[in-house]
Amino acid sequence: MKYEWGNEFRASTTLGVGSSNGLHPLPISKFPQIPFPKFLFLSLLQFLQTQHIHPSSVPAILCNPLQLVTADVIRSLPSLGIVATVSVGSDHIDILECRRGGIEVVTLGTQFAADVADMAVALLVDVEFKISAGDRLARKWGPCKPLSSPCGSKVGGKRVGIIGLGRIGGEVAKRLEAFDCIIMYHSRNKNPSVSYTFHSNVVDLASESDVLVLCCPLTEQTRCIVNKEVMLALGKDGIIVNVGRGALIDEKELIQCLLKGEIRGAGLDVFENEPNVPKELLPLDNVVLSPHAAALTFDSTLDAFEHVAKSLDIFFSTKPQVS
Ligand SMILES: O=CC(=O)O
Repeated sequence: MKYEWGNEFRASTTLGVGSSNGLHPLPISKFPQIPFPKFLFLSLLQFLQTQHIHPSSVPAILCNPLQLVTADVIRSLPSLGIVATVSVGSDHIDILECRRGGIEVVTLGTQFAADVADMAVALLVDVEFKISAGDRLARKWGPCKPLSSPCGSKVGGKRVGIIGLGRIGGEVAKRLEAFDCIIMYHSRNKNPSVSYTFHSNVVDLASESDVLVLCCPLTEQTRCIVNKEVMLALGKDGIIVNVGRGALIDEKELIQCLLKGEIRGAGLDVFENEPNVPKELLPLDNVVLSPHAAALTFDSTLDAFEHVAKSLDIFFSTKPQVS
């Protein structure tokens, strides 16, 4: 089956792969020029309604991390056989319910790891050098407007604690080694193939670190893995960078710690209730905000869609025809 990228595809990231006749994926033509889909914040079931598609004719869901594939959604689609997500994370999908129903779940592999790691480093450099804050100042600068530039801090030599030393965390470590940072990490298990110091306890990691970078998946075990105790252990000179999921941090406590100067700054690509960014963060110059964009480079997005398209091809080519 041929997949091209386009409006229908982006729409179908909400719809999932619906089909006009119940079997074939929507045609997908010319991906990327379109902005994020206008359907994005409709739920899958609402979207099906707006398109007059009967839930029983949906064999596959193609989604992104902002689209919740809950147990209710899964149970409402009796022909569902595969959920493919254009993301590394699968916390938006009820995996147990998929398992129960024998539904295949496809996530991305390494497609976004390098980009997400680049973004983590970019956020750290931005917070330390106050690039975004300086940009806002520079736009108002001029001979009659002497503005004092914000004074930045070095990245080099910082002690960086990485939470989650998987593919993304490993890439972050490699990059920050080149900045002469001292790398430490916390993971479910110690990784015998790296020489970075392992901390089995996140509070200990935070108390030894100048910067915490969150790269782990969101699970029941990692929800709020960075809580108030961890932030206080990181201390008033500490910086937090989050390229994982918003709910890895206790967001309310993060805001309080930033407002009270209990940590020095944050670079955030993800938020607890996307697309809502807490309004308290907006005026803060020591915080750099990014709209869950780490995994949205043009090149990797194409690779990612190729990857899910292949899985869908295999699914549709082996699926028995139903009428
Ligand atoms: O957030 C992005 C991803 O999980 O790939």
